[in-house]
Amino acid sequence: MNLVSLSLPAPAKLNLFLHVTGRRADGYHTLQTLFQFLDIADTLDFSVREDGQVLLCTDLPGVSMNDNLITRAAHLLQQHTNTRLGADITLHKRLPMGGGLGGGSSDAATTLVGLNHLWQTGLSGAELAALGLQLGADVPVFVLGQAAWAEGVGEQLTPVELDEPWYLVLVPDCHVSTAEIFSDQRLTRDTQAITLAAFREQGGRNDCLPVAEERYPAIRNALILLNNYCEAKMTGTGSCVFGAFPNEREADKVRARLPATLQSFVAHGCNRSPLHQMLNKDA
Ligand SMILES: C[C@](O)(CO)[C@H](O)COP(=O)(O)OP(=O)(O)OC[C@H]1O[C@@H](n2ccc(N)nc2=O)[C@H](O)[C@@H]1O
Ligand SMILES: Nc1ncnc2c1ncn2[C@@H]1O[C@H](COP(=O)(O)OP(=O)(O)OP(=O)(O)O)[C@@H](O)[C@H]1O
Repeated sequence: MNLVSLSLPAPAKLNLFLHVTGRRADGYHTLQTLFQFLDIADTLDFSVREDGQVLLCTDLPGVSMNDNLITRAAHLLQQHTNTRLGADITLHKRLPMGGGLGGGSSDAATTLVGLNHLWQTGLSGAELAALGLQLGADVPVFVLGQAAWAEGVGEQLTPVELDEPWYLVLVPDCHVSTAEIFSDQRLTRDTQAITLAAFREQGGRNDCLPVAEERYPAIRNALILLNNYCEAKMTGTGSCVFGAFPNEREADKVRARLPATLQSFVAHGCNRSPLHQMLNKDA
């Protein structure tokens, strides 16, 4: 029997480090980063429509329907496969926007993977990742669904197995635009490329952090606060700041000491994306 509806997670990611190694002629930056997923996610509900329309039934403040990465992903897949099918899509947004957790990119990836399933359009993971890259540099890793070492603009992915700690994530009260950080004059763009082995030995840093904390005092304050308890890092171009703990209890203990006015959450790091965990369970 053909499936007519599906409910799927669109999880968050963390960049465990982020080196900016250069800038391409088209203005995009070349990076080295390590992606790991979190078990916190938006949820997307999909129902097939026979009339070919794509309707996003949820309004996202500040994002028009046509700009929403979910609608754009659905239209891209339709155009690429010439399917006559459409979909009603409902988004349950949980991930903070402009937080460096990749929520928009993850929504786009879940749309590509979910509709490819429902519409039976039969694209491979590699084909979906290539389509996703047209929507954003972070989309391919969410399509792949495996923690990965990334190069290029984030699309050259090598799957890796990492420790899976619990993370305490602080959500500073500011919305960071990725383009704004990458276009800042002060961003250093010449970090020497390293190997995964070198990262495992010496660690890495986030080259976007000095610019982000200069522009947003709320990020600096969150880093100072979390550094009292663990090594605090920033994901992507910010704003979220995170630290790793060996278990949920330790992370919760620190969270309980934070000011109540600061938004935060505890989540488990996972090498397999919750999206792929769910799809494989149902397979
Ligand atoms: C910083 C990261 O989150 C690390 O994972 C990603 O590289 C950002 O990926 P993303 O949010 O999917 O970004 P995109 O939507 O592709 O790009 C937003 C804007 O950021 C800048 N940008 C982004 C990625 C990149 N490697 N170099 C860039 O210069 C470009 O000006 C681009 O117009
Ligand atoms: N479905 C969506 N969910 C969130 N943001 C969306 C979506 N569609 C479009 N956007 C736009 O994308 C911008 C970035 O949102 P997102 O939540 O992905 O930020 P982010 O976590 O900082 O991403 P990244 O780490 O990939 O830069 C939003 O400010 C919004 O304008």
